[in-house]
This record gives sequence, structure tokens and C-alpha cells, in this order.
Amino acid sequence: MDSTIPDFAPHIFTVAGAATYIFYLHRGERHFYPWRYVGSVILLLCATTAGIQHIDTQSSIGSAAFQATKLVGLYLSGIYASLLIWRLFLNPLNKFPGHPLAKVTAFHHSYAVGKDLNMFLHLYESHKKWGDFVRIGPNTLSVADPRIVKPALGVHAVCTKAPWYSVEHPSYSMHTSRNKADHDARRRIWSNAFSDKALRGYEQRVLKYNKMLIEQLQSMAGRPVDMSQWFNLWSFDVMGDLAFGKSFGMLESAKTHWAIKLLNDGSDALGFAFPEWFGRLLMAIPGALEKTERFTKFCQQQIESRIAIQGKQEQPDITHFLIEDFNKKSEAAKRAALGSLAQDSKLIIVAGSDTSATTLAFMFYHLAQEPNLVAELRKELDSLLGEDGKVDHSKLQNAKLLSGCIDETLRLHPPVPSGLYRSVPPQGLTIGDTYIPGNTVVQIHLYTMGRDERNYAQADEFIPQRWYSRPELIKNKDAFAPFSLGPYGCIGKNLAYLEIRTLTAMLLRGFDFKLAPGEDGTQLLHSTDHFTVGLKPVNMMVTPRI
Ligand code: HEM
Repeated sequence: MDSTIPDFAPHIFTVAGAATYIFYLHRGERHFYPWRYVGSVILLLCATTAGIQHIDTQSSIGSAAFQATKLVGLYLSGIYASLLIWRLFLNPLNKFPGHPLAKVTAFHHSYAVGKDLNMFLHLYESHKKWGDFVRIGPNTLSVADPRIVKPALGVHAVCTKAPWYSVEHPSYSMHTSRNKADHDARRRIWSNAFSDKALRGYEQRVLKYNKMLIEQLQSMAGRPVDMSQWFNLWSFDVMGDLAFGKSFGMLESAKTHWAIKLLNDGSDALGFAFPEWFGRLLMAIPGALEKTERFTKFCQQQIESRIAIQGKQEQPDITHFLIEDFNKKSEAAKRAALGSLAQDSKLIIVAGSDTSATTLAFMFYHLAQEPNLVAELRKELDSLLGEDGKVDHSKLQNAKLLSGCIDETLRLHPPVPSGLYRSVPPQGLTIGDTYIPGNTVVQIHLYTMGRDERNYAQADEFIPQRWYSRPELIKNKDAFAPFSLGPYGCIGKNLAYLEIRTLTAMLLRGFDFKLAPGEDGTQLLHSTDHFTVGLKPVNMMVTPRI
């Protein structure tokens, strides 16, 4: 080092770097404010430059800055050397198989899944190669052993929501809330919106959009129809109606609403599975969140209009129950709660649309290739609904084959395909013979579990009867959790079944479905994965039956 700087200074900076890693960065969650670290390094650089000029008054600002840069470089080397030593030699997760780079960095995984945004397929191949526990990042495992499902997600789960859920911190919807008390309080209010009585009220709203889809399909007879697109238009319109009391008008216009385009474009970033700190750093770049922010603003405006018509609807929508609670608050509390209400209305759209559309697109992809199965389904529907053709969900609830088709679709094509992110408790978690060290993030890989011969006989085949008359084809019930389980599990599960059952019954009675010439489902099967599935097209010939 330069003669003006004390000899021990480089050692101090290196040791300080190591200490910063060991006593601060290595402990707890440090991903919330990554830009502050960038700021701190710049501040350290300025302070060191000033310190050098103070010690050596003859030193020019340029030379002081140069020496300071060297010292700060040593400080950063101390941090990164400690991090590398930990990751390469000391991390107890090193016993798990996976790509060698996963030990050192999570960016390798982001690169691998980001090319085609198909994390679920990438992890499926990884599990085939490496087994049930695959290392995908320095602190992350993908797990395909169904014995993890209950401890990670169940009613008595010991795992907690992983840092992934802080993606929008400090904003939280019920879904992304990691504070159990806050989540439970919000969930109690939401529960009113999913009572049996409330669901019966939603049925007429859903049927209205089912009929609109049918009218549109009638006008397209004789030409290929991209059913992925139409199920998407339908599902967003239904959820728009249930969230804001009015649809997005997508079925009518046959076009994706501009706000939903913003939502879809913004969601793709999730498909890269960037480490949380990096994701938040990118989000801090001015303009990076423009689309998401415009969509959030749209939801805010919609919720304000929706509040204005509270109590004036013939049948309550989901938001009715959330606004009822909101209106009980004082004016000051209302101002504070308006953001959460907007986040929750956005959640209705995000959680309820892609998921139902995905189930329908994949189920019709299978049905379009199985005319005998469709004939059986029609018989079942006729026996339950009678000849007048009126669709009534209370009767469809007993349609075992129809429910079997839905569950079989959810098994093979879970709409949250790469599963949920959970943190293992500090004391660790033992799954079978495998000990997972404390605070590891586990990703519960439902897609792989659903296709594993150890869990299902004839796992790659579409056999709806396994869910009611051929239970021997299910070897491990724990492998099935498409709606998740326990206190964070899907609150919209019964609504989803209602939507999918009624629409499927109406479509099968009205139309014959076949894959269009040249269509083999390849695109659909390679849909993207941005936590939920981003459907790719599947073209079908849809022929009216009368
Ligand atoms: C086939 C359709 C559906 C599937 C497979 C599905 C799946 C899931 C899954 C796996 C979760 C847990 C997410 C997590 O822990 O991170 C979840 C949560 C949730 N789902 Fe669904 N969902 C579906 C339809 C719906 C519908 C129609 C709604 C209606 C609004 C809905 C609303 C929600 C909400 C609000 C949550 C958050 C629950 C909480 O945090 O307490 N879902 N869903």
C-alpha cells in the first residue's frame, strides 16, 4: 500500500469485510433493501477518501480516491471470500446433488429457467437426473418427495413462507403476507366471501360468462380456435366481475384488456426466479416496475369505483365482503387500509384467472383426444342434469367422472407447477432419511410428484377413474396438493370447481372438440411458468352438436 496509509489499513478493511459477512450478511434476511448496500459502499468510498486526505493533507483528491478504491476493494474481497468459503466448503447443503454452480450462485438456476421461462420442465428434468432433493441455489432445494407436503404446507406445517413472498414489500396482499397474525386476520374476512351461500350467489354470474363463451364459439365453427386464449378471456372476465362488479369485456371484444396485458407482461419476470435481493434491485431501477405499477393503479381506481356502489348489487361479489369490513373502519384506518384492499382485489384477479384457465385448457387438450371419455361424461351429465339442459352446480358436485377429469388434469398439469416456496424452521426438518438444515428454502415440486410412478400407477396416462373407482392407481395421496393445504391453501378452491364444472358441462353438451389439423399440443405442454402457468396456444376445431 501507499506509504501514507498505515500498514495495517489493508488488513483492517479485509477483516472488516469478512466480519460484515459473518456477523451481518450471513444472518437473517438481507434482501429487502439491496440498493442500501450499494449506497453504503459508495458512502464508505467517500469516507475513506476523506479519511486519507485528512491523514495526508498533500494527497490530491484523485490519488486519495484511488487508494480508497483499493481499500474498499479489499473490504469487498473480505465479504466475497468469506461468502465463497462458506458456500464451497462449509454449507451443510453441499451434501445435496445438483448442478455444481448451484453451490455458489442462484444465477445459474435463473439462467437455466429464464431461457424458455419453463422452470417446471427444467426442474422435472433435474429431478429425473438428481433425485428427490435437488440443489438449485446456495440456500435452495427443489423437493419432489411427497413426505414434505404436510410439514411444509399442511395444517400443522412447521415451515414458513419464504422470502420470495416479500416480492412487493412493503405492500402485501393476503397471499404475500408473511406475518401469520396479519394473514389470519385477513383470511377471516375473506372466508365470508367463500361461504356456501356466497358461492351460490356467484353461480349466476359465472353462468352468464359461460353463455357468452358459448355464443362466441358458435360463431367460430369450422375454423381452428385457440382454446387457451378463450379460456383466458373467460376466466379474467369472470374474475373481473367477482372482483370489481364488472367484467373486463374481453369475451365480448375477443381481445385481451390492456390492463391484463400489463399484468401478464409484469408477471413474466417471476419466471426467471432471480434471487430476491437481485429482483428487488432490478425493481428499484426507475421505470422497471412501470407495467406492474400501472396495473396496481388500475386496480386502485377500480376498487374506488367499486366502493361507491357497495350495497347496490343484486348479488354480492367477492369484494363485497372485503368492503363490508373496510367500511366498518374509522376514516383514518380506511386511508391506511385502502392499499391492502387494492392489493387484495388484484389478488382475486391474479389468483383466480390463470389457474382456472390453465386447468380448462389442459383438460380440453386431453378430452379433445378421447371421444369415448367424452361420451361417458355426457352420459353422466345427462343423468345428473336431466334433459332440460339447465346447468346447476349443486347437481354437478356429484359428477364423479367430471371431478375425476379435473383432478387428473390438476395432477398432470398443476396450475402452480413449480410449487410453493417455504423456509425450513431453524432446527431443520427431516424428511424420511434426509435432514434438511434449518432456514433452507424448499420449493415443493408438485409437477414432478404428479408424474412419479412411485406416487401413481400409469403416471403419464390420463385416467380420471383413479380418483373415485380405481384407488389402487394412487399410491401416495400426499403427492396431490394442487391447491396447497392448510391455512395458506387456496381459498378459492370451491369456486374454481364450480367454474370449471359448470363451464365444462355446458361446453361438452354444446360442442364436439378435436385438436385442429397440425396441432399436437407441443406448444401448450411447453407453456411458461411465472408461478402460475402462462398458457401457450392450443388450437381446436369446435363443432356445435346441433
Ligand atoms: C384450479 C384453480 C386454482 C388452483 C390450482 C389454485 C391454487 C392455489 C394455490 C396452490 C395457492 C397457494 C399459494 C401459495 O401458498 O403461495 C392458492 C392460493 C390462493 N388462491 Fe387459488 N387456485 C385456483 C383458483 C382460485 C380461484 C378461482 C380463486 C378466487 C379468487 C383463488 C384465490 C386464491 C387466493 C386468494 C389465495 C391466497 C390464499 C391465502 O394466502 O390465504 N384461487 N391457490
